[in-house]
Amino acid sequence: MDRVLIEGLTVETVIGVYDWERTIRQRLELDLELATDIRPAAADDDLTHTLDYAAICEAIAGFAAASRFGLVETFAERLAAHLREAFGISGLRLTVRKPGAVAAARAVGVSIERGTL
Ligand SMILES: Nc1nc2c(c(=O)[nH]1)N=C([C@H](O)[C@@H](O)CO)CN2
Repeated sequence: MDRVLIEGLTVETVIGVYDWERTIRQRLELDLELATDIRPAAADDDLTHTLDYAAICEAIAGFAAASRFGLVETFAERLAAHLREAFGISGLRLTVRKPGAVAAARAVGVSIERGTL
């Protein structure tokens, strides 16, 4: 299956399990691989026949702005379900990184695959 890619997307959200984290917004960095057949869009050179990565980035920013999860696991799982439902995505790989959460690490986070890639 072909994929539409989104790499290094940054969003701001309330995320974290500790009290001090509930009062601030922190940056998450996202990578996505979205399964789709790109041939119909390529054949007609038509954006409406593929997954619009700009529209998906906007949807992700809106989701993050409205969410207040504790765990990055929950953020990833709920975002994956939301994107699959909203855009009819058959399968995706989603990596969510939380830079700065652990001082000695460049980033920590999770990576999930849902559906058929
Ligand atoms: N597997 C996880 N471990 C931890 C998480 C998390 O979301 N998933 N979160 C924290 C804290 O919120 C941390 O990021 C604060 O620095 C700790 N471990």
